[in-house]
Amino acid sequence: AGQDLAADTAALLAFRDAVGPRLPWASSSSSPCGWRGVRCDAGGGRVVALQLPGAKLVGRVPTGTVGNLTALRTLSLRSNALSGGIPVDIGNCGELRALYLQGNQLAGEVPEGFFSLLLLQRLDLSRNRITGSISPEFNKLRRLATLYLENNGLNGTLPADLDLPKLQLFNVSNNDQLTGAVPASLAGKPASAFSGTGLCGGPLSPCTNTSPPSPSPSPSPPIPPPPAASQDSKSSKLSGGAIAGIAVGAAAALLVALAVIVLLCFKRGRRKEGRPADVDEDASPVSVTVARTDKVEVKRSRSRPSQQTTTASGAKKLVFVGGEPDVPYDLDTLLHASAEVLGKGWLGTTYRATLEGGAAVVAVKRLREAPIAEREFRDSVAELAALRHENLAPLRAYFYSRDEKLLVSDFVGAGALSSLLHGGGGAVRRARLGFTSRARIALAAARGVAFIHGAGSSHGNIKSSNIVVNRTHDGAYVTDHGLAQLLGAAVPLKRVTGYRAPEVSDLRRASREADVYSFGVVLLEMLTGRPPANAVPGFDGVDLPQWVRAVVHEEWTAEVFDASIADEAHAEEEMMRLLKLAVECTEQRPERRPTMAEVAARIEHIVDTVIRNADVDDFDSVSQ
Ligand SMILES: Nc1ncnc2c1ncn2[C@@H]1O[C@H](COP(=O)(O)OP(=O)(O)OP(=O)(O)O)[C@@H](O)[C@H]1O
Repeated sequence: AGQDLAADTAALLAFRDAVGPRLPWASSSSSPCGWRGVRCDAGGGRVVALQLPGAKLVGRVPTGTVGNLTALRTLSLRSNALSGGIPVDIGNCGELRALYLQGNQLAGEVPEGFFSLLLLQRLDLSRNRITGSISPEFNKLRRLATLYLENNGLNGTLPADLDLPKLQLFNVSNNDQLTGAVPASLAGKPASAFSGTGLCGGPLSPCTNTSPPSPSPSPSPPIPPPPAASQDSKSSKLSGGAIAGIAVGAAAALLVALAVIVLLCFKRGRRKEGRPADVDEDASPVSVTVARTDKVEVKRSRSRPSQQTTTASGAKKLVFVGGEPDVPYDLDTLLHASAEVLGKGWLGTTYRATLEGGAAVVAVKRLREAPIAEREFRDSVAELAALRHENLAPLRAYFYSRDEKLLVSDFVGAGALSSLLHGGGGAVRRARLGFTSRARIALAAARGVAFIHGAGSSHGNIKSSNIVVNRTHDGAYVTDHGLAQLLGAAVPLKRVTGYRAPEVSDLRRASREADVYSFGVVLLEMLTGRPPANAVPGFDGVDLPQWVRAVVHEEWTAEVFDASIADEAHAEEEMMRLLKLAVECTEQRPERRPTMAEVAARIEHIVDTVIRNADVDDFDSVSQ
């Protein structure tokens, strides 16, 4: 074994000389087992893992380097600047279980030797410049569970008889020269796994030509349209530059009057003048009749915070909870405000409304129809409004009528966490959120939820679209707490997404433990950059807790991180800690999950450490 370790050491040093001149490996030390990124077996006899993500490796990996580390089980060189081909002698590493080379500039074809890696379970070659076709030899890799080949220059057809019995995660998207039919064994994979290719069939549109596709380059069929968003999901049609607005023409007719309020979409910032402004062509007009059967008070309410929801004449009015705002407004002002749709969820639709005269910018949530008595509604809202915390969006007012229920909160922050992570949030663009930002946002949200729990309530609907990130991307506000319980009966359970804890069968009774589970899913989402199942239209999502657990079990944990934080070497240890916490939060058994207070305390510790380490050079400071 001594001889083998010496050979491993020599191979590592040759590797360093070729591509990693900055690697802090001391050639003088007799054993490489303590070197950064190097792990040996228990007896210290052989090198079993080489993990150097984002380690500024540059250039071609020559043969006689990693190819000589014949006891390697894990090799991760992802997120570097490696170029040239995949070393042809990689096939010597017959013990390899996990191979991560994504995010480099590796070119050329997958070498033949690859197909002797019979124990390989995880293979990620995505985001390189790999060419050639996908060989039928892949069928030899019977244990392969992950095969990521997206964003390369692969061409030709997929082998029709491709059949990998263990395959769970697969992606060949954005290889625009791939043509032909999706093999039968992959027909159940999501369409997104094949987008940006010329493939057809399976989850894509059917192939028009049933004859075997010709290997010569042919014009690619158009990219299939993304799956249609369900009616209640956030529609991207409402986003882009299109701005919707609420405007109301209250028209009282005869006697006990019926007031008709029309909500129309119009361009953001465009001031209403006398009548609803012109409808922008790209903003779908929404015309909603509010409170047909209720009289609407359009004069400013002078009532102090009260439980009066009607005026002397019996008309409905806006009720402020916790005191009137500095510049008071009434329902009329609210409904005449220029507004844009922020999103549409299963609890209702939320608008951002800028009140005339700049009195305030508020978020107005039109709740979905739910059979709820006024008294119950009023009492619940008063309870929700009483919860004030710097990490909760403050609820200011409500409107209740039989047909229409509105909740008004201060408009806060720079956009939902979901939009910053995945895009698709209208004016809110996907943002570059580093790990420190993510950890701080998580901390703020955890504190908000812990506060709700401390007050004896639960949130009931924790997800990344209900966490609004502040403008400096280092804090957050939790929104929509308690609404799931308020409206839960009206929502079919199957509509609730991958955030729901397994034991929750009645949304009105979502427990604190269930909140912790949902929060854990949000943490996983922040760390992996992946939305959970059914959470974001256009993304298929995965069962995040299940996926991450499989990953942790197989000891390739570092590979789950979102590409945009994975390179932050100085924070890897803290990322691992946050991941571990997320996994604990998503325990199947509720009693095994930590409390929200503990979650907040542990994230606080992670944030402190990562901030302390951030000052130090991100590469040389990594502790092993
Ligand atoms: N007070 C607020 N300030 C700023 N943005 C807010 C506020 N309240 C909600 N939002 C944002 O408005 C968007 C739409 O919210 P909404 O709650 O209607 O939809 P959702 O969260 O997708 O679904 P659900 O109805 O299940 O909560 C969200 O992205 C949310 O971040």
